[in-house]
Amino acid sequence: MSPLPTRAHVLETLFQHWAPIARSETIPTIQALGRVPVQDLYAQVSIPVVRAAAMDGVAVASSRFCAGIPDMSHWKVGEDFCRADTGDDFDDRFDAVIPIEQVEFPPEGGLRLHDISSVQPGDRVRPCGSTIREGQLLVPKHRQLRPFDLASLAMGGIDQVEVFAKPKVAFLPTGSELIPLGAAVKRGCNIDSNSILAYNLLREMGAEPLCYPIVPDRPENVAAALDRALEEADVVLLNGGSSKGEEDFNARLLEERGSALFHWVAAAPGKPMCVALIGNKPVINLPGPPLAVLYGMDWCIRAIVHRLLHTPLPRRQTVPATLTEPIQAPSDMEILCMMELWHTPSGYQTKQKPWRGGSVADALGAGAIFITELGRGSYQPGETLEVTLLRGLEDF
Ligand SMILES: Nc1nc2c(c(=O)[nH]1)N[C@H]1C(S)=C(S)[C@@H](COP(=O)(O)OP(=O)(O)OC[C@H]3O[C@@H](n4cnc5c(N)ncnc54)[C@H](O)[C@@H]3O)O[C@H]1N2
Ligand code: MOO
Repeated sequence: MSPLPTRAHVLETLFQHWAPIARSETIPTIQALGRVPVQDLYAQVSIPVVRAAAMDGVAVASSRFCAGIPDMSHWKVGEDFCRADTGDDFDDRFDAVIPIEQVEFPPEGGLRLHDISSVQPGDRVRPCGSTIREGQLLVPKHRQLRPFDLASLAMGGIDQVEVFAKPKVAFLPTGSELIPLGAAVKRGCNIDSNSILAYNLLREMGAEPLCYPIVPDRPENVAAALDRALEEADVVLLNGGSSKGEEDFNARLLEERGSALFHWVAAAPGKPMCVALIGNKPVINLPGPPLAVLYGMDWCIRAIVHRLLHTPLPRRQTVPATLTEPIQAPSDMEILCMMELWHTPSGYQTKQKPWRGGSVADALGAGAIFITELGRGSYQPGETLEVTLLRGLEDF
């Protein structure tokens, strides 16, 4: 039997066959946190427009200080000087600011200065465009917007930004055994927790999740739900029914509707995954088990969403950790291992949470993951593994 396609090969092939059509929208700058601009963004204004005081003080004409500090006992506010505080614009007759700490206002009138020997043009004055200059590049395109970027856009007078629309990703839970969260759990039922997982992972990725009601395992119901999702979404995730059971016809449905590029991949949990294109939309049949959804969302759907958003895949923090118990995995698969991680005086230690036969809920609580290398089935205690954190380091 020929080896199953790897995650890298699946993505490479999908990206060769799929021509992503990214939609864009224009939104108020204040709401653009985390969004991705379509174009480079340049300042539309200069600030200060002319100039501004750089300190609280009095603005004066430096020309009157050419021969040193003049007699200022008769100086009048508004004529010979004016008050100008940090950030203030001031009259064009003046071109320098003297800090208020060095100025006295004697009761008999005029000004007296101390601890100052000269006043030069531009002293303590911020020139035009020193806060922001018209035409200055503020944020390059395709860079996710942070609060700081939004402030710099606002400073540059940009009140609307064209960003890539959040990719709409439909999630269709299929399975007659499924019940929605909140319904009474009876024998043979399983709670549709994958919708909760997918909804929140998609939001974290910057996508707009469209969660559909549970579809019973009947081909005509699944086909109808798929048609609707294809109309409404950019990417469709059909969950469950991917393997060899009586009701596992979802992969076949994808083959009938479009071109299925792959069914079965060298990545588990979730190896019966089916990756298809229907009318240039990626449609993925994610296997039903929750850890298969977690893994498939992580390596495949995240890559698709970032392709639509024109952003690189975020890199997660990793730490080296010493393995304390063996990992036994098939060598022809990239296995997602849910890891326990803890800190000791000699460094981080790690062990795999049981993956077949263990509690799924316990696995979902893992603080880190490790993906086995193709061609390497087992890992021995004492080996150092680079594990990827699913929580902040402060939690370990
Ligand atoms: N005879 C064989 N059996 C299985 C094989 C195989 O090769 N031969 N493959 C196994 C592998 S590997 C996987 S992975 C699963 C794939 O299962 P399906 O995609 O067909 O999924 P279902 O049968 O619909 O469900 C499996 C399991 O997951 C639960 N599930 C489904 N949807 C949800 C949801 N939305 N929320 C929570 N849990 C969900 C479902 O209730 C089942 O317990 O097949 C193996 N079997
Ligand atoms: O891919 Mo399945 O989860 O290997 O059991």
